[in-house]
Amino acid sequence: MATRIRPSSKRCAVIGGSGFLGRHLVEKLLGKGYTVSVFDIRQSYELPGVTFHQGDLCDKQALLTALQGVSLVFHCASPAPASDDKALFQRVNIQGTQTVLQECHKIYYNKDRLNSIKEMLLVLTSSASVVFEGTDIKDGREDLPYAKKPIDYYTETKIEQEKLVLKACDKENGLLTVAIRPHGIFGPRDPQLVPILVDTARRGKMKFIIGDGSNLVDFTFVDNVVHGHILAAESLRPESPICGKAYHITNDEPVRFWDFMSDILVGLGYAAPRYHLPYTLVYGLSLLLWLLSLLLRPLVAFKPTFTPMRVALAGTHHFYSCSRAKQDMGYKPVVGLKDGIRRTVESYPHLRHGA
Ligand SMILES: NC(=O)C1=CN([C@@H]2O[C@H](COP(=O)(O)OP(=O)(O)OC[C@H]3O[C@@H](n4cnc5c(N)ncnc54)[C@H](OP(=O)(O)O)[C@@H]3O)[C@@H](O)[C@H]2O)C=CC1
Ligand SMILES: CC(C)CCC[C@@H](C)[C@H]1CC[C@H]2C3=C(CC[C@]12C)[C@@]1(C)CCC(=O)C[C@@H]1CC3
Repeated sequence: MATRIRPSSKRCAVIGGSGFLGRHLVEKLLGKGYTVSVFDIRQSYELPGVTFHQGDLCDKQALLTALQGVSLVFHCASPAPASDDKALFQRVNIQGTQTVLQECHKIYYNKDRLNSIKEMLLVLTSSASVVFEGTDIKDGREDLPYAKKPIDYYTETKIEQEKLVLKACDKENGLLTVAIRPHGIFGPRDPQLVPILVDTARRGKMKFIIGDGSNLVDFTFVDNVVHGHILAAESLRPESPICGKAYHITNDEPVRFWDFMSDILVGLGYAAPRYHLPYTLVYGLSLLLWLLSLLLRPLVAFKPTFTPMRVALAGTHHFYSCSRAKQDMGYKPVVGLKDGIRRTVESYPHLRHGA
C-alpha cells in the first residue's frame, strides 16, 4: 500500500510536467519553494525537489499515487495538436480529465480525512482556441461562446475538457477549479512552433505570406503563461471570484502573425516570407489535402504541413483581452514580446541556418 504523505500548501502535482509548458512550470514552482510531484507518460529530466510518476492519465491507480499528499494540481497534459488522432484526443483530454476530477474528489473525501485538506485546487491549462472557429477574433473576451464548429479534434476535446473542469467547481464539496487559456505559447524547448517553422523553411516552403499579412495574433512567452498559472493557483479560494472561471493569459501585445514568424526566421538565419497568396485559395487547398490524407490513411501516411487549422491561424486575426485576469488576479506579463523572441531564438542554436 502507498505510504500516506501529509499535505502541505507548498506541495503540488503537475500532470504533463515533462512537457514544454509543464517543465517551465515545475522549474518556477521549485524556485518558489514548492516540492513537485510530476505525472506524465514520459520522464524527460531529473531535478531535486521533483518526484516523477510515469503513467497514463487514464490509469486511476497510477494517478492516485502521484496525487497523494497534494492539495494543488496543475493539469497541463495533452496529446500534441499535430497528431490529429480523434480517439487519442477523446481518451486523454476527455476521459483522462474525468479521471483527474474523480481522483481529486477521492483525495478530498479520503475516508479517514487523514489528509485534513481544506480544499482541493485544480488549475487546468485550457486554450484560447476553444472559441476559435477560423474567423477573426479581435480583443476576444472570455464570454465569447465556445466554437460551435471546432476546426480540429484537438480544439473539440479542449472545449469538452474545459467545460468538465469548470462545471466540477464545487465550493461546498471542497473542489475549486479554474481554467487558464493561453494562446500561441513560445519559448525555449518548445517542440512545436519554432521546430515546425524551421522544418518548413528548410524544405523551402516558407516563402509565402497567407493573405495580406496584416492579421494580428497573440503569441505568449512561456514565462507569462507560467506566471498566470501560479497566480491562479495562489488566488484560488472559496471566496475568490476566479472559482469555476476561464482566464485568457497572453503577452497582451498582439503582433502581425507574419512579422512574428519573420522575426524568428530571420533571427535564426532564414529568409522571411515575401510573396503573398490569397487566404481562401490556401485554405481551400489545405482542406482538400486534409481530406486526401484521411482517404489515403489506410494506404499511405502523409501529414500535410499546411493543415486547415494552421492556415486559419496564419491568415486571420486572433487576439484576446486579458483584462479579466488583470482584474481578478492582478495578472501582468512578466516578459515582453521582443525579449521573449530574443530569448527563444538564442535557445535554438541547433536550428540555426547552416547548423
Ligand atoms: N503550445 C501551445 O501553444 C499551447 C498549449 N496549450 C495547452 O498547454 C498544455 C501544455 O502544452 P505543451 O506544453 O505545449 O505540450 P507538450 O506536448 O509539450 O506537453 C504535454 C505533456 O503531456 C504528456 N501527455 C500526453 N498524453 C498523456 C497521457 N495520456 N498521460 C500523461 N501524460 C500525457 C505529453 O507526453 P508526450 O509528449 O509523450 O505526448 C507531454 O509530456 C496542453 O494542455 C495544451 O493543450 C494551450 C494553448 C497553447
Ligand atoms: C507552416 C506555417 C503556416 C506555420 C508554422 C507555425 C505553426 C506551427 C504555429 C503558428 C501558430 C501556432 C499555434 C499552435 C501550434 C503551432 C502553431 C500552429 C496551437 C494550435 C497550439 C495549441 C493551442 O492550443 C493553440 C495554438 C495556436 C497557435
